[in-house]
Amino acid sequence: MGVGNRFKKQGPPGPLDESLVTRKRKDAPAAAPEPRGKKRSRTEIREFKKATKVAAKANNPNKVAMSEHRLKAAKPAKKVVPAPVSDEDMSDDDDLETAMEAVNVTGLDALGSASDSDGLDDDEFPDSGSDIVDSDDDVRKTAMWSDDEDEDEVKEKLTAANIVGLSRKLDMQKAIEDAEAQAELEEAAMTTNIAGDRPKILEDSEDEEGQPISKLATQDLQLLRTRLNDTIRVLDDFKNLAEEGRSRVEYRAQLLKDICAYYGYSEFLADKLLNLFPAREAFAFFEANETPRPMVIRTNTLRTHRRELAQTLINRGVQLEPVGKWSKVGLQIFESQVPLGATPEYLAGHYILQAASSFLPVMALAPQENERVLDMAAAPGGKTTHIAALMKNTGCVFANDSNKSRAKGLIGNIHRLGVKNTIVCNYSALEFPKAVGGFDRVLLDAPCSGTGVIAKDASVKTNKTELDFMRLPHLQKQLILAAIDSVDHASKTGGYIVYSTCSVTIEENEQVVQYALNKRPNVRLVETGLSFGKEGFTSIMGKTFHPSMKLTRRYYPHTYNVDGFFVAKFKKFGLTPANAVGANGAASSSGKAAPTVPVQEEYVDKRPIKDSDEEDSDFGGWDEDEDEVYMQRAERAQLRRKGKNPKAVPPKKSNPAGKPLADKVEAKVTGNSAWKTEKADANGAEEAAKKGVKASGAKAKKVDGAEKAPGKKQAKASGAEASADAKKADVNGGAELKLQKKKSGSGPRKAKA
Ligand SMILES: C[S@@+](CC[C@H](N)C(=O)[O-])C[C@H]1O[C@@H](n2cnc3c(N)ncnc32)[C@H](O)[C@@H]1O
Repeated sequence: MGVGNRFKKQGPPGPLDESLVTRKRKDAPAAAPEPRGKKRSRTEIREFKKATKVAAKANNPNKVAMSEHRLKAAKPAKKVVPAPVSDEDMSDDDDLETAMEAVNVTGLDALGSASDSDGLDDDEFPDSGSDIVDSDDDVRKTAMWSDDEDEDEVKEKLTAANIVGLSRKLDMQKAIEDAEAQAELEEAAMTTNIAGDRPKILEDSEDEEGQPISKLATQDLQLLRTRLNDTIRVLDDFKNLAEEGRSRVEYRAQLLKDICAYYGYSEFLADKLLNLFPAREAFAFFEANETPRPMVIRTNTLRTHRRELAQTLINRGVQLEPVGKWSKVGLQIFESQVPLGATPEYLAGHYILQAASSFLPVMALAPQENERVLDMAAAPGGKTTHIAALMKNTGCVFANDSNKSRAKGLIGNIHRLGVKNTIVCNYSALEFPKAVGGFDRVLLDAPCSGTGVIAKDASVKTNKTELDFMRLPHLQKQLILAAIDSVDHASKTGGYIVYSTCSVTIEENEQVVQYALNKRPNVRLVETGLSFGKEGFTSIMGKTFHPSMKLTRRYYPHTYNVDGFFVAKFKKFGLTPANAVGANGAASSSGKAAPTVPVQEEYVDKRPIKDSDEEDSDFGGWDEDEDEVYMQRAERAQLRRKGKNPKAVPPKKSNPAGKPLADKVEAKVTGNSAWKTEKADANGAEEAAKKGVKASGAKAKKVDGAEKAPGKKQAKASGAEASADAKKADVNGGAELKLQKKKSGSGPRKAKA
């Protein structure tokens, strides 16, 4: 684990799109190769000295020699773009910084997309209709350069300055890290065995299960690591390296114990994770969990463009580059002189801090403009806001989370990022599609054990028990059926469900997907459309899954330098059979009776698993007395607006005590003037259903996602404003959703759509 690890490259393909850079500079003179005997820059010398010092500290002459050798051998930066900037110019950190400061990202070809049309695409250039972004690109570009400068020339120089400087720095860091790693390996090999010998790993004593255990003190981390290496070497070449009479099982048992001791996992979890990979790969996985993933931000294309954002941040002293060709909105951060969660751009919602792997489920979902999309477990909203951005704030997103306090954070992000097409709900997702259904697409980013994000949360190493791996998959299975049932199979543009977790276990991924395939014959797996990722397992540890499971995608920290993740995409092509497991309210979004298709019955406990922190909070709840005051105030305000004196008009009779408030709080989704406003009254549920708002037995609980504004009873849901005096509902591109207040025991008030 080293400082440099923070700066490791982000996933495939490589972040710098050299082809783009070279293509863009096709008019530039051919670059001369870097001279062989090139004088080392001050930075390089400094880095070399650092490496030498580190090695010397470890009192290891080999390491010093290794570092020197590695540095000599270090090739000129692979990504370095020969540029009209001299070595001298870029030979110092100060110079690099100056260049970074000077850089204008409008000219940073590398920050463009891979598209042929000037590296730009819709993603990067939102509609000119956006209220904040000045989409006149030409105007923007010209404004950035002084009139007397040749724009191309300046672009050229500054582009090169940024890239060369960054690349050089990265390559130096990599060279040093490689040198250290290699020296460490060699040191380890020297300490124990000469390569090729049969290492003595297993001892004769046995543990309570009859497995041989070594007497090696587990506190001796260096020796433990050496033995880990040796055991893996033996397992790789068992025939030649195993001791006589020893079985693979014995070596594996030793490996498991050493992994637990070295990395601090419970034996239960280490065993589960070890089973996923061959021994050497498992070692790489455990090792990768010890280092943080690169910091990544996602450009909010509702507010800005990636190139513009990059330039602003570079000007603030942030070193960054595009996350990779696979994303047009991600920026990987290498170093920052400012806290990225507090820049003016952050506060203005130009970006969100988001792990690269979290882009993937949304990319797989591929929401389209004007669709109705459900994000079933949405808080804190990284994916919801991405969905809204891809939809360019059109259509309607229902962002649901069962955890009230987390849902508040979701509302905060939605507001900050300028999302205006989203309604926040606070249900258990198991209540869908009864609450609302008939969606074009549904994302289920399921609650999970987090075995893919151990680098972020090391407590996962020890706090997950067997019970968790029964409870979580149980919940995930129920949720995935609810997700499928909430989709309109007849959707003209969609009919898709994406299931994702930030876990790598089979129980939470392939087994859940297989369960869905078994219980819902009306869905099949389809390509995720993601350009990288390992195939899901079709068989592992004696379990076999449907061959189409290979269409699902797995992501690991050690393979792509992203958080561990799983993504599966389903297409729904028919109605859910009425007698299918948990098919309550699932039959049809169009109100037609579902054909009876026999499906194997299985008892599914539909009782929601309670979140421990799900105590009643004021999230979206109603307080009738308080409401009454606000309602009256709103009425007075309305009268004043009409030019009437509120005092001259007799006050309306307030609701008799005990009677449920008949007032209808209506949620108006603002920001999309194109939406029709059509009224759906109390009897209009059926009509609303026809319009796409699923109303069958709808018990829409706080579909408003209402947020109480202090001093004003105003329900807001991401640009959706439910105001008591507005008395209008305009939800779902045409269907008006009236939320009728109704008492429901001690729980939050429910509303009927
Ligand atoms: C992996 S997180 C979601 C992250 C979110 N999609 C994002 O990108 O920011 C899982 C979420 O599921 C929520 N959750 C847990 N059980 C749920 C349930 N039964 N219904 C709805 N949400 C649930 C948790 O509160 C948590 O916020």
